Amino acid sequence: MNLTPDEYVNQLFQEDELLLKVKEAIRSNGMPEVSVAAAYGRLLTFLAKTSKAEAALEIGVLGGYSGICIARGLRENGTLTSLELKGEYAAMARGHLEEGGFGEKVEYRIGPAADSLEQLEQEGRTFDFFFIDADKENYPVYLDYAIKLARPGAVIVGDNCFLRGRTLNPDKQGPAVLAVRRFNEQMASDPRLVTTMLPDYDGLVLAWVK
Ligand SMILES: C[S@@+](CC[C@H](N)C(=O)[O-])C[C@H]1O[C@@H](n2cnc3c(N)ncnc32)[C@H](O)[C@@H]1O
Repeated sequence: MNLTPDEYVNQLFQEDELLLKVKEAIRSNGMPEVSVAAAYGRLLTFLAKTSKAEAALEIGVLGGYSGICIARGLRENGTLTSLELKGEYAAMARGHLEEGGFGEKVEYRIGPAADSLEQLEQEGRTFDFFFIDADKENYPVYLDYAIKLARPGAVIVGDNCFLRGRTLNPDKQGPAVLAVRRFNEQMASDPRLVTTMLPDYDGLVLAWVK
């Protein structure tokens, strides 16, 4: 019987022990099992590596899966700033990132990400890599901040741009769907960005800031 493309890819590139441990910790603690898809996690590492990212920002941390993937691609002196609403999730992620040897590289800011982004702007912080993966209603807000805080040549990645098909269904008009459609449209048309969208899994949108 044929493997699905997803099965084939996951067989070729198996998740290592640490990433499997993150998923198991999420499961056993009853947290939502919504870490980035394994292939997109590898893509985060790939993009951080090839863009030579040195100051990454992640919005939405959960158990640390995407944080590990990004940290693995950072330059030698690179740092990751991770924004998360829930202190207990950030604490779990911190443990996993420490286990991966990235403890010194990561700063966590707990609370609503929009507040942390405002704070980062006030502090004059800038970044060259963004991963947007938190509450969907605020995606347009997160994109505005990402563009404001971006260094020229920065990469912006947004996950779940299909919302399990809801974005594609014109009958769906809830606040998260409307916000993600706005986010996707801005990503696609903003003249400051060069953008593409990957249709696998739950959709991933990638932009390069001019
Ligand atoms: C999809 S999960 C993140 C998964 C993570 N990026 C990964 O792939 O490993 C979304 C996360 O966003 C967090 N979150 C939800 N609303 C938020 C907000 N307003 N500000 C910051 N984080 C938020 C949730 O607590 C959850 O941990």
